[in-house]
Amino acid sequence: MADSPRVMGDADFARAPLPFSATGFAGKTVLVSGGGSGIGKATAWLFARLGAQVIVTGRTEEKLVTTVEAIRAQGLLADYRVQDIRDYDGVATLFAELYGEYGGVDVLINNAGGQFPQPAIDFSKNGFDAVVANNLNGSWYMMQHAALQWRDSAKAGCIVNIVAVVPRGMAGGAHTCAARAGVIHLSKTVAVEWAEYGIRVNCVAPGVIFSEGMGVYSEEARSAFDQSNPMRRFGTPWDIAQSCVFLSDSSARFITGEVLTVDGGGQLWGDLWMAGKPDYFK
Ligand SMILES: CCCCC/C=C/C(=O)SCCNC(=O)CCNC(=O)[C@H](O)C(C)(C)COP(=O)(O)OP(=O)(O)OC[C@H]1O[C@@H](n2cnc3c(N)ncnc32)[C@H](O)[C@@H]1OP(=O)(O)O
Ligand SMILES: NC(=O)C1=CN([C@@H]2O[C@H](COP(=O)(O)OP(=O)(O)OC[C@H]3O[C@@H](n4cnc5c(N)ncnc54)[C@H](OP(=O)(O)O)[C@@H]3O)[C@@H](O)[C@H]2O)C=CC1
Repeated sequence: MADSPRVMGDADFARAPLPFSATGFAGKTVLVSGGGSGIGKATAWLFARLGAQVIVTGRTEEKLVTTVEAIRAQGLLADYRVQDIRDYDGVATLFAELYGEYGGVDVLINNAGGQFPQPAIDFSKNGFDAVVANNLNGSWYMMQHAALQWRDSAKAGCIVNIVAVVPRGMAGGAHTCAARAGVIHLSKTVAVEWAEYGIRVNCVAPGVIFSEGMGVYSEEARSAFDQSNPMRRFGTPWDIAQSCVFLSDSSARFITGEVLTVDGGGQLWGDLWMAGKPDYFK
């Protein structure tokens, strides 16, 4: 049952928690999937600098080791686990192990994902299935296991799902657009179902962010990405990391089921063609 409401006053405002304080996440464990590169790596760094114990996961051990060593070299707390998010049983084991070792996680940044650019008409069955499995199924496995642990241990929790800007579709990325729309509506639905457990679920939708992930696009397609928003530039992984912290901290304690779009205005103006612009539209 929620506390009775009370009007806040000067004494409350003088003491209310500050977002982004240097020790704001001390004592918290933050799991960042896909934390070995790009947005995930930046997010792991930011939470670690705010005092959290971070755990990064991904499929490639070398990238995770490099990230963890760099963070630890600054005297901060980081660890890693190799885990493919598409492996349901493996994800269950991951959460069980982290419960044993760290008492569970407090925040899940569900960032692992990706796709390849291709016109939808050319998708093979396996290609479509691989992208949906990666971005929809994998994200869900992580969400469900985090929530099960929080419910069963009567602990509050917070999930931030990294998605994409899908309201206008994503030409050259129909598979990932479908999967990300699925994650957004999963999030809105469980934000309601899981409110009774003290679990908040939100999404961050990045626009074009200059990360290692840009390597999957052709030079022709990529060279137009910085003109796909009215700021006429790329965002950085740090821009997304800060949004993740905002949504995970007390700054967002009354926000759930929301999508925070961080795209330099790209949802309002500009053209994005993940597989290059077809002649018909030139
Ligand atoms: C740019 C602005 C908007 C941005 C929106 C989003 C941007 C970003 O996300 S940037 C970050 C991008 N990072 C990544 O995408 C990295 C992660 N991606 C992947 O790991 C893969 O692309 C994957 C998950 C989608 C595929 O993984 P996997 O299951 O390991 O793939 P397989 O090699 O087994 O292939 C399965 C299936 O997919 C076909 N396929 C794979 N790559 C391509 C390709 N480049 N073009 C066409 N088809 C591809 C592959 O051929 C297989 O199908 P079949 O051949 O029919 O068996
Ligand atoms: N950069 C951009 O413009 C945008 C990015 N995004 C999304 O943001 C997220 C981060 O992307 P970004 O940092 O740019 O790109 P990266 O390619 O650098 O990051 C993706 C990370 O996810 C990991 N990963 C991918 N698939 C799996 C899997 N099945 N299991 C575990 N880990 C996996 C990768 O590691 P490994 O391969 O070692 O497993 C990698 O570290 C992705 O979901 C991406 O689609 C959304 C919109 C725009």
